[in-house]
Amino acid sequence: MIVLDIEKKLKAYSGTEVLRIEKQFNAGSINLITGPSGAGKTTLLKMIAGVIKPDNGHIVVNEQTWFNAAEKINITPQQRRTGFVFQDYALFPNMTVRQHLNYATTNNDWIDQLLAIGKLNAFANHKPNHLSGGQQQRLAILRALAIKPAVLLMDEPFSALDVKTKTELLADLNNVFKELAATVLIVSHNPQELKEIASDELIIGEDYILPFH
Ligand SMILES: Nc1ncnc2c1ncn2[C@@H]1O[C@H](COP(=O)(O)OP(=O)(O)OP(=O)(O)O)[C@@H](O)[C@H]1O
Repeated sequence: MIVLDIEKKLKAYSGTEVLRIEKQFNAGSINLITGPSGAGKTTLLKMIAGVIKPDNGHIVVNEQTWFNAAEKINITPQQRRTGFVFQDYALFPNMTVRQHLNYATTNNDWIDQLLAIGKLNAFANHKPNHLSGGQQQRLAILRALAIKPAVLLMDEPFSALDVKTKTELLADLNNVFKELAATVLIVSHNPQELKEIASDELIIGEDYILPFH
């Protein structure tokens, strides 16, 4: 289970605002994160991953405190071991598809399983600049899964995929998520596509943004 009770000052277009989120996600659940552009969806994922520090509150994951402002606890991103799919993929230009996965795991059977899910077997020795946008995005997803994370954070992970590819991939991913018993948070501007697999939704709307005094 992920227990969030956090506050973060955001430097927004209209001045400084405070993002305040109090929410729990069940262990092993798949959850949608929605809300308008600039609401703080990416910032929320990064606070859970440990790359952005909240100003106040706490984050507790599977009964382990990852962050507690009052107790000055803030464990590192490496200790949190979340899987993260970045909006811009953040691939390594000099690594092939297989090297990306090999960097995260030495389990070759798992790598082959992932390549099959992402339909990237034939591209295992290609570097990112020889992949299409959709293939790059699938690689970003596979890399995040390679460490078999307990918490998977995905920022607009299907934006470059056509409907057929997305539907097939989602069915496979749903099985992998269950197999790993991962708690999954997916930011999406197109929540309809995930309605069938998601069990909960956090809408970061006006209720979550407070004026800063
Ligand atoms: N490290 C940070 N500290 C404070 N504010 C930040 C930080 N990073 C981003 N912001 C600000 O927080 C606001 C929310 O940004 P964020 O990227 O989280 O929005 P989003 O909901 O993911 O938007 P989009 O749907 O467009 O991707 C923006 O105004 C941004 O400038």
